Amino acid sequence: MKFKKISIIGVPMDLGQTRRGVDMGPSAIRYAGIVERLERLSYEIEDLGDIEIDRAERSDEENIGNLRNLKAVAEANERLAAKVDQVIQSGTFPLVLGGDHSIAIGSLAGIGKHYLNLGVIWYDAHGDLNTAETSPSGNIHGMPLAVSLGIGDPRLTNIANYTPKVKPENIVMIGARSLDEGERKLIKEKGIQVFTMHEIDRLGMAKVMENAISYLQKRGTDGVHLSLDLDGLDPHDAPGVGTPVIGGISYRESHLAMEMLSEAGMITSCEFVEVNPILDEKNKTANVAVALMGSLFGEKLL
Ligand SMILES: NC(=[NH2+])NCCC[C@H](N)C(=O)O
Ligand SMILES: [Mn+2]
Ligand SMILES: [Mn+2]
Repeated sequence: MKFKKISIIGVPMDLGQTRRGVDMGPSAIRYAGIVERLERLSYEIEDLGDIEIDRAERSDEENIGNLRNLKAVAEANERLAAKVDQVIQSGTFPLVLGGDHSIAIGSLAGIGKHYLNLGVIWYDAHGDLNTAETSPSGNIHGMPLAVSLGIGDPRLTNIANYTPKVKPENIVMIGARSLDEGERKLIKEKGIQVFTMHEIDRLGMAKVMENAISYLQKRGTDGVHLSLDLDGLDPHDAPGVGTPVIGGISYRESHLAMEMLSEAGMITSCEFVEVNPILDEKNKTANVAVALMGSLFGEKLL
């Protein structure tokens, strides 16, 4: 890792979906010891606290078309984008803690303008490639990857005043096993590189990560953002998530993935999202998130 300093940004966002409690994700991850864990790896850690979420906006009038809480989600993401932008400008590594996955809109908006050819690894059971038209739920946490490609409502795609934030050919999805019809269509149309659970079963995680890493290297990326949704893991290992899908990536496979990304030295920003302490078992999912961050930032077994 070329960074010496990591800046932590909490985003207590729960308006991108309907399960209560995911707003407590940043607290749960801090309580699980993220600062101490990374300090042990001799990084300088700066905790910037939490982005403000406008709770008063939570009302039915805020559901614009099929976009739940659009205004509050857009505003919080503008604030997050500005904060992430600042962190990158100061030369430190942005580590964003969610909150539901709608916050990836703001993270990528803050990151995208700093790279000519940004790569994105989307570690998730889902595609998060819906639009208001294709979404079965109206939940914006199912849309951030589409939004970052410039597809969707302009109030979301134009956050930080530019679009798109990332090119489809620079995205690698890992762990997908629950894709909606419109998402499948978009993946094919845009030629997005996806390693579904089928490829993970068939090739093993080591080979999948080798392929994912060399794919992004061949694309000539000058930075890679890791967007890790804890529901990418199997619910047995990460039960504290709002939209669990059985048959996921194991704890061990996830560690291997993080270790391989660490060795590749390619990750330049990341977010860990969808930790919901209310749905969790004794903070297990937050602890898993912190353990994975340990591996991502260079912890070794020996
Ligand atoms: N970030 C997430 N957990 N997304 C789940 C999305 C589920 C479903 N595809 C939807 O659009 O509602
Ligand atoms: Mn998901
Ligand atoms: Mn997601």
